[in-house]
Amino acid sequence: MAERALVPPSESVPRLTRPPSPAADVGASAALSEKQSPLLPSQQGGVQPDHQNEGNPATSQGVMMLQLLERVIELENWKEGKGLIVCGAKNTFCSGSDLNAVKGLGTSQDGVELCMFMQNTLTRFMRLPLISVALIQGRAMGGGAELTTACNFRLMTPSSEIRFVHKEMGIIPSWGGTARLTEIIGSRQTLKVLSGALKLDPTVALKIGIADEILQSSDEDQSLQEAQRWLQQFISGPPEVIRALKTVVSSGKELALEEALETERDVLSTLWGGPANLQAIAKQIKFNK
Ligand SMILES: CCCC(=O)SCCNC(=O)CCNC(=O)[C@H](O)C(C)(C)COP(=O)(O)OP(=O)(O)OC[C@H]1O[C@@H](n2cnc3c(N)ncnc32)[C@H](O)[C@@H]1OP(=O)(O)O
Repeated sequence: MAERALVPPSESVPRLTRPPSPAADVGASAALSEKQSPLLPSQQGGVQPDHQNEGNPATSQGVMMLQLLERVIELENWKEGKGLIVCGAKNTFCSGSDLNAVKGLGTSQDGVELCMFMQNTLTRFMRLPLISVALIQGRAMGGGAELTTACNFRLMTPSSEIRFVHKEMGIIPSWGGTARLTEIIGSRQTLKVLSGALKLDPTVALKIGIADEILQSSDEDQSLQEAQRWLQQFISGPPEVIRALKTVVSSGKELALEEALETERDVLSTLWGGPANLQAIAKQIKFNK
């Protein structure tokens, strides 16, 4: 029982393996795109359900989840990308699972299938070689709160709130959210946040370390601009370098030390003596400016 609880079924989440040939991943990097690609999985309008499914909440939720997976696959194929911002619509980041759809998914098997699908999608998202930011405007509830933890960073507006409401629903965060939150804020804080179903306003969220920054504005457009400026400081530079950094940080987090070190060597070999490296050496950059 303990082992089953701690070790997810192997088919649910792909294992992170060392990239066989990292060079192939940065092939199209000359485009130097600094574009951020918003992903909009909000329950309240970010990803619109297919019109054929209107009136059937369970099917509409399934369509939205498939759309989320499709966006992740698009991002996996975005070879010159460096960063992205995930935001919602209509001033709600994401209010989680569709409560109407959940009524039609009442068996334990339904819950596990949903959980495996979302664990898989969000793990693939988390492993993208892109620096990701969750821009939390308004509320991030339930599965929406879990989604924020799949991003590298979380920015909140003054009026936003994160809440893992799962306990109140008689469940636990199981879209990978418990594992990721523990990694972000540690097990003691995670236990408090989940068992208290705490409302995390920006001040509390910053204090416990789930939020990285509180933005100035709660306005939808202005806070997006602030988030873009915030992200820019981490993604300026050649895509192959930024993507390589994200790749080695992911492997450092997920792999055993030997494998992580091997990944660092492999990834370095794609950069050392490459254009960005040679250019920097030629310029004789000084870092004490
Ligand atoms: C399996 C993973 C775990 C989960 O994700 S379980 C779901 C957890 N999420 C929730 O419990 C959120 C429940 N919703 C709320 O607390 C509030 O609606 C929320 C998000 C704070 C927004 O509050 P307000 O700004 O006052 O807006 P409101 O309540 O009037 O909502 C606007 C319309 O949206 C609907 N809505 C919001 N969240 C929903 C949801 N998760 N599933 C289904 N419908 C949802 C809400 O019913 C309302 O619809 P309508 O306009 O009355 O037709």
